[in-house]
Amino acid sequence: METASSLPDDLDPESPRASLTEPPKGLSLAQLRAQLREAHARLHQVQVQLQARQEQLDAKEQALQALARESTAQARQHRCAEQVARLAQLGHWQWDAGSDTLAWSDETYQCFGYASGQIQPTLALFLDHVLERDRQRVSDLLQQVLRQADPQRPRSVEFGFRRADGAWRVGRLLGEARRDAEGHALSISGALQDITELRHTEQLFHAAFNASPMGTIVSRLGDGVFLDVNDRFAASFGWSAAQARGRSGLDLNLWVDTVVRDLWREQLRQHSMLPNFETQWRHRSGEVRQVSLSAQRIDVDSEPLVLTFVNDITAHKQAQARVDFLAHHDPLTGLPNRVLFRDRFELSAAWARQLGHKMALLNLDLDHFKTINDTLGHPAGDQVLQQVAQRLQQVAGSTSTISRQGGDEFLIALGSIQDEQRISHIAAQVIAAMTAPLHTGGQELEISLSMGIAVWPDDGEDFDTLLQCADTALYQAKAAGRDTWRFYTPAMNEQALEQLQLRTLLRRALEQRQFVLYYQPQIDLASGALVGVEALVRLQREDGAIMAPGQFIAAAEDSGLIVPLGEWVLREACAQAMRWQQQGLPALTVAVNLSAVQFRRGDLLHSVTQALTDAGLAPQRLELELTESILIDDAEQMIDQLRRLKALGVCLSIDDFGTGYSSLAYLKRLAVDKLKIDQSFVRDIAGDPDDAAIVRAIISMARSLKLQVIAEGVETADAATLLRMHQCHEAQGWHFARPMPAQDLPGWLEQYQGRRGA
Ligand SMILES: Nc1nc2c(ncn2[C@@H]2O[C@@H]3COP(=O)(O)O[C@H]4[C@@H](O)[C@H](n5cnc6c(=O)[nH]c(N)nc65)O[C@@H]4COP(=O)(O)O[C@H]3[C@H]2O)c(=O)[nH]1
Repeated sequence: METASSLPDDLDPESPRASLTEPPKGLSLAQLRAQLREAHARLHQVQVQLQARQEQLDAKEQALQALARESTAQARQHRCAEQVARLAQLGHWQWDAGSDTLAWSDETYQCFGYASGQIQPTLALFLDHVLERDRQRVSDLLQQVLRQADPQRPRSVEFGFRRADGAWRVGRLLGEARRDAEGHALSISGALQDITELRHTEQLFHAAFNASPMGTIVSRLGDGVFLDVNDRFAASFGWSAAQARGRSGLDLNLWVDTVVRDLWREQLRQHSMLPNFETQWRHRSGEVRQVSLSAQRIDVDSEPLVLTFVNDITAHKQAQARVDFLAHHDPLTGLPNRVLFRDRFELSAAWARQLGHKMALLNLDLDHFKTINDTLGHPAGDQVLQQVAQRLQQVAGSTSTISRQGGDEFLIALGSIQDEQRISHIAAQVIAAMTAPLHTGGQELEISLSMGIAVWPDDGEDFDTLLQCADTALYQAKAAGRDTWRFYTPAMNEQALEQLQLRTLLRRALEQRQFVLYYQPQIDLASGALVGVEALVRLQREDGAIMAPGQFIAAAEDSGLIVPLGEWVLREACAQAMRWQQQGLPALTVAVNLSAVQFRRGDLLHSVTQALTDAGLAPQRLELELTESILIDDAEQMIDQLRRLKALGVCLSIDDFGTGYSSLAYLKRLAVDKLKIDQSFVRDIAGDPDDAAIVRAIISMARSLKLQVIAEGVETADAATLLRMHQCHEAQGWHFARPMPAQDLPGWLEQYQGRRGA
């Protein structure tokens, strides 16, 4: 039964009034009212209870939602951390002190080469993987972390370890302890990273850095402070790495010009790469070096750094300067060479044109320089050239450009000539400057030079023409006896042209075998017998005209053509002597003229030997006629050649004796066999008592030296008689016979012998 104090069980809490529509029977109104009041009160209580329960439910709901939100965020964070750990290959590990258990993250497993969860990690297993040499250090680190009171300071150690697959790696371990209120470690957790690649890259960088053949610097762009320098830098600039680190190029006083440094740094700020920036740096000792900087900006940890390669190009620059110098100067004397001289000349000419002035080009050539070179050797020759260059500079250096063209040729350009007398004045000074003897290799040398002068613009407007004119004038100065100068004249040009034509003619004549030999008999005065012939060269022109040697020998000597021509004469003369011998003519000596040029430029010994061998002629049948000038050249080498020739067995005679200065000492030294009295004394011997006296003196001197003596240019019977009376051995001249072609000799001999017999 229901009591008024209790509500019906089916009372609908949502709609209590509806549940009470039927009033219970047998109740007074008051009771009913009381019951209703009570019901209301209970209802109210239920409502309060319900509301309270609702509030409780709401609070729970909110807490649950917050919890859910929190765990979602945590899950996200965890996922994020996992992703970061995976990307960074950063393993996590945790050791719990209470249970002494170790937990690894997936990355830690991977790091050691295991699949996640493949093994149960323990500290012993972990240490087992560590390289033995590093094991103690890792162990120490863990101990330190355990004891370390400062939790803010995680500890780390780098160590080598072996992966499950046996590969050796480098790892970095970090650890941090969690402690209870008393400071006892509850657990250690930390990170593990495989830094093998990083270390590898670092090692490579350091190896490259230190092995770089160039000084290499890592510096901060901001303040220019050096973070590191390699050994090469230290070697090049005298600052050790320890001294350079932490200091800037400015602190080290490297930059010779700090403005250039500012410029370089400014450019580096604008460009990430700055190759081959050439400047000057100072060595610690103060010595200035030329350097080429190649810089590259590198941004590490967002701090702009600069990697600079320093190439010491001092030697290269010096070599380049030397090359530039050599391209424009003569290395022996340091004077401008032809290229630079021409440039300067043209510049001066442009200037002179503006001012209406003249210029002069002086072409200089040392006299007999070849003899100096041949006798004293090239080093002495070089010293002579250097001293000559110095003298030229002293005399004309301040007002002119001097150049060595090569060999013993020098050029002087005189600018701004207003008075042509000045040219002669300087020319005279230059000649005079050579009069004082030079000293080389302990020897005193007399030298002289010849000079040709051309005036601009009178003789030529351009450099080449002017040089040609000066060359022609030089040739004339030499022809005039050397040690002098000549101004160019148009007439000289004609002569020069003739010379050129003559040289061409000679060259062609040699090629086309237009040279012929004439032979002039030589008579033994005592017996009147033919004892020899002198071979005299002629040029038979295409039109049949015969050119005498006087017209071309000098040109052949100047051009050097005398060497091949002389060889031909030797061969032909020997061959002809042999032919006559074979024809049954009496044994004859054939005399051949030799030029000094043949001694200097040719290989005479070889030519003579070859000519004798080819012809099969006995050396005693060949006589070599030397001019006194050959002896005056006084070269040891010349004397040596003569000795060797003499040793072959050939006869040596001195031609034109009496006109030169050959000393008796030489005659003895050279073991000459014969003297040939010059025809200038012989021709008038019958009419001129002086000539007769000279001839007598030469004959008696020759006889007392036991030399043979022959007179040339014997034109008359009287002369022949006188010579015979003075006991001259032999004679040659028109009185006996003129020079004749080889084929005429047998006929002449027949007639001559007939005349003698008659
Ligand atoms: N007035 C006059 N003259 C006479 C008389 N007897 C000979 N002569 C000339 O005198 C010259 C003698 O020759 P040389 O003194 O060696 O002088 C030679 C010699 O120095 C040179 N020569 C000739 N042939 C050669 C050669 O093959 N080689 C070299 N290097 N020089 C040569 O040319 C020079 C001139 O030769 P050529 O014109 O042939 O002139 C020859 C000859 O023709 C005479 O009675 N009266």
